[in-house]
Amino acid sequence: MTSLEDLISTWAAKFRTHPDGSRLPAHHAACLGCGENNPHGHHLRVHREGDGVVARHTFDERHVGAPGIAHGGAVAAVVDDFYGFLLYLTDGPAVTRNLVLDYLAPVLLGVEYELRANITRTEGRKLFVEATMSEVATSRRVVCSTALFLKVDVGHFLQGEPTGSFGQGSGQ
Ligand SMILES: CCCCCCCCCCCCCCCC(=O)SCCNC(=O)CCNC(=O)[C@H](O)C(C)(C)COP(=O)(O)OP(=O)(O)OC[C@H]1O[C@@H](n2cnc3c(N)ncnc32)[C@H](O)[C@@H]1OP(=O)(O)O
Repeated sequence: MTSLEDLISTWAAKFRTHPDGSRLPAHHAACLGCGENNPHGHHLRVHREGDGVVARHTFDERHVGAPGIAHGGAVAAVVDDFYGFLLYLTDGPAVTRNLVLDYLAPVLLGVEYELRANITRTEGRKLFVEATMSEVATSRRVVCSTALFLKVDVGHFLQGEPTGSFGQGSGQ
């Protein structure tokens, strides 16, 4: 298993210039939102678009709340992780301090949605961000969100103990 220290150095290398249109790297291979090796994960694939990020995503039976409808917590997990890709357009890591979602309409299983997010302003350590999720076929907006991320130093990530499949794979 890769050590946490190795992972942190891998993460640090991801904070580089990412050309407009390029796919952004996963946070790590086991990440619930974007890790390729997490069987329970959402496997988000996120691209830079200008000063923002964009992704397409379809929820499935693993994320069911009411029949045929995605669980609100699963939707929040995707939005939260999606915001985590905006960090690659900044100079270093930050974590979610505050996350607000307006569920405008049910998010349906098996339906493709487009997510978009951008940074609205920065104040010292604070990154204020916003996101939307809309049905691809109809452009109908189903979620809008704001969040506050706070920049942290590497020590923040040394508070946890890596377990299980954490660290397997590159997460690139
Ligand atoms: C090189 C290594 C690379 C590693 C690269 C890793 C990649 C990274 C990706 C990981 C994957 C991403 C996935 C998605 C993102 C997650 O899911 S992150 C996980 C969920 N979030 C967490 O676990 C964070 C838990 N919370 C904490 O650890 C601490 O609260 C924090 C966030 C570190 C902040 O602690 P703190 O520094 O003590 O904060 P505090 O002094 O209370 O507040 C700081 C400022 O914010 C203000 N503030 C606080 N709350 C609010 C609010 N709600 N509204 C307005 N202002 C507020 C305060 O008033 C204060 O303002 P100032 O007085 O400074 O002006």
